[in-house]
Amino acid sequence: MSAVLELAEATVRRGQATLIDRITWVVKDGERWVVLGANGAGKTTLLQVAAAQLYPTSGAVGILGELLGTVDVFELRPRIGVSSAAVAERIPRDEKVRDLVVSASYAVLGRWREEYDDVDHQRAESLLRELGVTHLADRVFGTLSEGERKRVQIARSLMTDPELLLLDEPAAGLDLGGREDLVSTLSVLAYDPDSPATVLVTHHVEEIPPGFTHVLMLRDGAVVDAGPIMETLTPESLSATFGMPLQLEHDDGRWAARRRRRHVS
Ligand SMILES: Nc1ncnc2c1ncn2[C@@H]1O[C@H](COP(=O)(O)OP(=O)(O)OP(=O)(O)O)[C@@H](O)[C@H]1O
Repeated sequence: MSAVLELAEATVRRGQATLIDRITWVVKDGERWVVLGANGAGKTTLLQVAAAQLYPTSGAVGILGELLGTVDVFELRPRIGVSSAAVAERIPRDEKVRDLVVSASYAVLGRWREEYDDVDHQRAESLLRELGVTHLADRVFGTLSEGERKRVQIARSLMTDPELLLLDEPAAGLDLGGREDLVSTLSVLAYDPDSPATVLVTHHVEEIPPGFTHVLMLRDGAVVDAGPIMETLTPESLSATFGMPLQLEHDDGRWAARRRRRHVS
């Protein structure tokens, strides 16, 4: 398996603040990673580095075999699918869902064209179907619910057939049913051997889709633990990540956590 993403002692500083601190991390082809951490732990910063949107202040970052800083990021970025709140904010509210998905490959290049080939349209249709939103194809993005927007965004991020897929809090803002539906869809993607190497950022273990293979746990910009999920995600590592005593359950591929109850004598 070759490395899709490789960080060596990567650090990002802004003034006095250290956003991520000497992170060493390797994501290989076929792996599905969860990045877990509290608010402010550095998850979004890490994802921006992985997306070739942010350069480390020190350390080295390799993405898809290219060393960040020595490669034209405008050639690299179309090979990376990104779904995040920051990307969603840039989507025009009056854009039709079908057009939004089909135009993705040109949008990441900062280009636009009026006509697309049949094969582009067929791919967009098939992704909308895979994400369960075919019925929304003729709606405009601005009128969709939060859950519908998340699905359309993921379809769009897959349109370029990326080699690395980055999902920043895909279930944020969804109700319970919406979260469960999305977790199921992401689980299908995770188990699909044709899916790209994937990194999913979340605050909640309940949002980890079955099929995710690895976890990286962050606290104050530094790695608490990282590795295969079944060995690494434990009550101890989770408690260290969130700075409180937590108990953790794993049942039928899903995770659940809550504060450990105090013993009353
Ligand atoms: N430009 C900046 N200057 C100083 N500090 C910053 C800057 N940008 C981000 N930070 C801080 O860096 C830390 C990490 O931010 P980041 O957005 O990566 O965390 P996060 O884990 O994604 O948080 P959340 O879960 O709340 O989205 C936070 O404490 C944030 O306030």
